[in-house]
Amino acid sequence: MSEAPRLESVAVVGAGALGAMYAAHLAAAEVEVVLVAAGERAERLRTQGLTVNGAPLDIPVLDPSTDGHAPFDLVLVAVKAAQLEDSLDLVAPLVGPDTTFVSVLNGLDSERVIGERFSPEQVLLCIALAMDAEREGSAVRYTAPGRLEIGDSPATVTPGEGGSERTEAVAELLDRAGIACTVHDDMTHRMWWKFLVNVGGNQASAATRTTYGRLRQEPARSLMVALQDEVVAVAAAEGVRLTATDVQRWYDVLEGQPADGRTSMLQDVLAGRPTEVDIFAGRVVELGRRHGIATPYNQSMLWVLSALR
Ligand SMILES: NC(=O)C1=CN([C@@H]2O[C@H](COP(=O)(O)OP(=O)(O)OC[C@H]3O[C@@H](n4cnc5c(N)ncnc54)[C@H](OP(=O)(O)O)[C@@H]3O)[C@@H](O)[C@H]2O)C=CC1
Ligand SMILES: CC(C)(CO)C(=O)C(=O)O
Repeated sequence: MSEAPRLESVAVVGAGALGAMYAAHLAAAEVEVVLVAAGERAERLRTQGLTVNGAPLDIPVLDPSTDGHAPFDLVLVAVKAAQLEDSLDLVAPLVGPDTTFVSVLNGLDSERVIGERFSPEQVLLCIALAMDAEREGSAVRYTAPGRLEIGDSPATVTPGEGGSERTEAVAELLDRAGIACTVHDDMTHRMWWKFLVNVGGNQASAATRTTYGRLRQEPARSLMVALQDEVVAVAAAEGVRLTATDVQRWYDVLEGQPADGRTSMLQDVLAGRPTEVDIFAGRVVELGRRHGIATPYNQSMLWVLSALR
C-alpha cells in the first residue's frame, strides 16, 4: 500500500469558534496555516486580530482576490451554513486537484455542496463533536476541544477497500496538531447521528435559551426528545437506522458537557445572528413531506427560530 502524502498547508475559511480553535492547534504544531477572508472581514482580522483562550492567533490572513498562493493541501471549511457558497467562491483560487476539503459544518449537506462545486473525491465526510467553543467579537474560548470524526463518502470509496489516502493523510495531520480525531468507515450513519444531536440539542437549547446544564433538565429535555423522535422517523424512511442506543449516546455526551456551555445555535440567538434552522428543522420538515411523515415539532421550530432573524 502506498504511503499517504504528508499534508503541510491548511487554509481555514471561517475564522469563528471552530475555525480559530483549529487554526491555533495547527499553528502551534508549525503547520503552515492561513485564515481566508476578503474585504472588510480580512481587514478586520488583520487589524483587530483574534485571540484563542486569551492568546493572540498570530497567523496570516489571505485574501485570494488580492493575494496569490499555491493550492493548499487542506481546506478546512468552518463557516455557518448560509455562508457556505460565498466561502467556496472565495477559496476557489487556492484549490488544486490534490486539495482535500474537510467541512466541520453541521447538517447533512455541506460535503455534497462542496463536492458539486469542486469534485466529490476531494471531500471527506466529517462531524465535529463535544466541544464548547464560543466566540464573542474577536475572542474565541473553549474548555473542551471535543473531537472530529472523519471518513470517506460512500459515493467515492468502494466498500471493503479500506480508507482512502486522503483520509489517512488528514488523520495524520490532525494527530500531529493534537486535534482529537477518529476515522470511521460508516460516516453516513455518523452524519445522521450528528444531525439527530443538532436537531434536538441545538434547536431545543436555542428556543428555550438554555445552557447544556438546563438542556439536561425539563422542560428543555422533552422538547429535545420530541424533535429527535422526528429525526429517527425520517432517517428510517431514508434507509438510516438510528437506534435507542444511538440516542442514548448523545445523552452520554450531553452529560459530559460543561453545565454553562452553549450550543452554537444558542450562541447565534444570543448574539442576534441568523441561526442554522433551515439545515435542521427545515431539512426534517422537507424530508417529512417527501416521505409522508408528520414533523410538527420541527415545523414549530422552523417558525419560532426563523422569526428570530
Ligand atoms: N461552535 C461549536 O461549538 C460547533 C459548531 N459546529 C458547526 O460548525 C460550523 C461553524 O460554526 P462556528 O465556528 O460556531 O461559527 P462562527 O459563527 O463562530 O464562525 C463562522 C465564521 O465564518 C466567517 N465567515 C462568514 N462568511 C465568510 C466568508 N464568506 N468568508 C470567510 N469567512 C466567513 C465569520 O466571519 P464574521 O464573524 O466576520 O461574519 C465567522 O468568523 C457551523 O455549521 C456550526 O453548526 C459544529 C460543532 C460545534
Ligand atoms: C454537538 C454540539 C452541540 C457541540 O458539541 C454542536 O454541534 C453545536 O454546538 O453546534
